[in-house]
Amino acid sequence: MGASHSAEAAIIDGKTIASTIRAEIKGEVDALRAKHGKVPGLAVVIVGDRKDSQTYVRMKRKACEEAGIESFHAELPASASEAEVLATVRKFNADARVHGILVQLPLPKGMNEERVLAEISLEKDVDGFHPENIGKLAMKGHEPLFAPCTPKGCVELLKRNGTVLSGKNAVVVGRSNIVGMPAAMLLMKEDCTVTVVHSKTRDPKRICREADVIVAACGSAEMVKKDWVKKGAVIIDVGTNSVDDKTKKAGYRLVGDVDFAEVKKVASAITPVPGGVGPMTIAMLLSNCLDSGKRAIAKA
Ligand SMILES: Nc1nc(=O)c2c([nH]1)NC[C@@H]1CN(c3ccc(C(=O)N[C@@H](CCC(=O)O)C(=O)O)cc3)C=[N+]21
Ligand SMILES: [Mg+2]
Repeated sequence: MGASHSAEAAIIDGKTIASTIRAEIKGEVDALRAKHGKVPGLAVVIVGDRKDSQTYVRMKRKACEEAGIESFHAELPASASEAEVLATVRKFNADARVHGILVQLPLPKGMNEERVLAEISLEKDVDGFHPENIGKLAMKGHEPLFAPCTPKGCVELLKRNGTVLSGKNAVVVGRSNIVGMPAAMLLMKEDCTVTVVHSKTRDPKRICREADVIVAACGSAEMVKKDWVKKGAVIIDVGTNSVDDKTKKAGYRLVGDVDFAEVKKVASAITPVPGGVGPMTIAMLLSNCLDSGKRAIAKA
């Protein structure tokens, strides 16, 4: 061995891993079609005309199509009433061809997201946001019907990277209902020792420095710095922050919640943004739809 030379982190290629998973799902959808003449169906409800929401929804529909999952679509104007959104959800609850319902978040201001999400029937809650699914995620000896897609994608990336989780210190940065909190629950189910760092945490850097695994989901561009990270730690970056960049055609570029260029010098493995967790979120949505479709089609 010569002079101490530390290699840069391995890049965990979420895009490639997600496309492998999507191909596996397609195989199972083909098998369902051959055996039962039925395929899983996903309904996406979008309210309003946010550009980012429309992009995500387009990606989800395309992913469904490629996997052979039937996709249904309801688009309501931003001026729609909550009652109209609830009625749309109920329509899909009653439609036997639909095995998963996703209401794209965020909903327009003034709409009660909790009430809308709670209307989705438990068996079709492929986002895993229903309070009963979240509750079961938090309980030992219980399994939710569906785990939320982004946190599930994070754990799947760690597993497919070969990261052993049992007994490891995992720090989750952020405590949102859709990522941070359920990610903490899932990592606990993997026997990690989990700490959640949030906006009121004193000295988050000191806590992150103890982590073997960091899941960064604080929604703040490049907040996790090199001196927050222990040498050899594995970093999962959930952030998708757009920052102005006039050199890009779109006028912006995506950056994560981690200072990628610096952190990769000390981490052993790290997910990029884009091309990390994002594509896995969609792959896990298809996986949840497939599970739901299998359950319903086997029963019919
Ligand atoms: N009910 C609901 N369920 C969701 O799962 C949900 C939602 N609402 N609202 C918005 C967030 C965001 N989200 C993403 C999905 C894919 C990428 C993704 O594939 N991103 C690409 C880049 C895409 C680009 O270039 O813009 C990547 O990271 O490589 C990102 C973000 C799902 N969400
Ligand atoms: Mg968060």
